[in-house]
Amino acid sequence: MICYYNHLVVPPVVVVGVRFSIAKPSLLRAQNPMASDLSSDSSVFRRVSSSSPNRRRDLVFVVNPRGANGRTDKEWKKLLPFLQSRLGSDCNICESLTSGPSHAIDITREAIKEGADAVIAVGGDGTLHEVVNGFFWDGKPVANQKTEAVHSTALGLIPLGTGSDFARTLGWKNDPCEAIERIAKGVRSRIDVGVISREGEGSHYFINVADIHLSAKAGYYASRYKKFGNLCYVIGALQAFMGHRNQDLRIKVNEGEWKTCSQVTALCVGNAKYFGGGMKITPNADPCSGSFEVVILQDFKWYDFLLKLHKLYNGTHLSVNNVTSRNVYTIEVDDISGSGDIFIQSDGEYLGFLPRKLSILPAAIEMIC
Ligand SMILES: Nc1ncnc2c1ncn2[C@@H]1O[C@H](COP(=O)(O)OP(=O)(O)OP(=O)(O)O)[C@@H](O)[C@H]1O
Repeated sequence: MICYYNHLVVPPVVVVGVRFSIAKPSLLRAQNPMASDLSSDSSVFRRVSSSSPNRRRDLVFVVNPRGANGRTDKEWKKLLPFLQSRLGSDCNICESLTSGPSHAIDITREAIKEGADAVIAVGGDGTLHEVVNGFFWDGKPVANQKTEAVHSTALGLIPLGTGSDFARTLGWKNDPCEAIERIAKGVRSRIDVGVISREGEGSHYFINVADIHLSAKAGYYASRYKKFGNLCYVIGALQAFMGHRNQDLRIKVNEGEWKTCSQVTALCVGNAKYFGGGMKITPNADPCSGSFEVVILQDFKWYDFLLKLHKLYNGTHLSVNNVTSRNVYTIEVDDISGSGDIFIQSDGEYLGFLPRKLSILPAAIEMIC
C-alpha cells in the first residue's frame, strides 16, 4: 500500500534581482501516465505493494528513469525486490515514473494532496529539486486534503543521479540499500529550503545551492555533457568562461544596507555544501541551520578557475584572494549593470537571467534523514 502526508512552514532568505528564502514540507498527489494509484482508482500512481492497512505508511517513489543517463532506471529496477521485501510489510509503496522535466513537481503535489506519508525522490539533484518544488504551490506549502492524515508529508531521497550533491552534505553514499534502510526507520528532521522570489514571477525553491553568473552559466552548459559524468561541470565551466564578463552587483543581506560588490564572477547561496558534482562551494552551509552561506568569487579569470579548481573541490577556496563567505538569513541581489545576461540557477536548474530584483529567504520541510 501507499500513504501520504504533507505540511510545511516557510521563513525567508533574500538576493536582489533575486531573493532566497527557506521552507517546510507538505504532501501532494500528481499525475503520471506511467504510474498508478495510491488511494483511489482515479490516481496515477502505480501500486507496487499493498495490503490491508493498519495504519501503514503510504510512500510514493518519484523515479526519473532518465537520471544519470539512464542508470537511475536500471538501478531502480534492481532495487525494487529489496525495497518490497524491506518496506512492503509496513508500507504501501507507489512508484511513479517521470515522463519529462517538471513532471516530478506535479506528481509530488498530487501525492501530498492524497495524504502520502512521504514522497521520495529517486534520481539526481534535478529530480530532488523538482520534488521539493512540488511541496509548494503559489508560495505556500501544499496541503493534504485527506482529513485522516496525522502527519505532514516528508521528503525522502534515494540518490541515484550523476552528481547527487545534496546527499554528499548529509554524508550519504550513492548506496540505494542504505537509503531504503533510512526510509524504513523513517526518522524525520526539519530541513531548510531556500525561497527565490523574482519581480513579477512566482516563488521558486531550492534545497541545495542557488547561484548567479558564471557558475550558473557553467551548469547550463554542463547539462549538455552529462555523458561525461561529473567532468561535465568542469567542461561546462570552461565553456562558460568564453565571452564571460565579471559584473558589478548590488547586494543587501539580512535586510541591511545595499552594498556594491565589484567584478562578481559568481555568487553562490548555499543551503547545503556541494554543487557541480562534488565542488564544496559553500563548505560551512548547514541545511538545518535556518540560514545560508553566501560565497562570492570576484574578478576570477578562466585560469584562476583551473588553478584553484582543487580548492573548490575540497572547500579550501575560502582562503583564496577575492573569495568571501558569510552566513545570511536573507539576501537580495540587484543587477546594476543592466546587462540582462547574468544567469541564475537553482539546484542546477537554469532559471533564466537575473532580473533587476531578486531575493532569497528561508522556509523548511521535513525530511527522512
Ligand atoms: N522522463 C524524463 N525524460 C527526460 N528528462 C527527464 C525525465 N524525467 C525527469 N527529467 C529531467 O531530468 C533532469 C535530470 O535528472 P536527475 O537530476 O535525476 O539526474 P542527473 O542530472 O543525472 O543527476 P544530478 O542532477 O545529480 O547531476 C531533471 O531535472 C528532470 O527535469
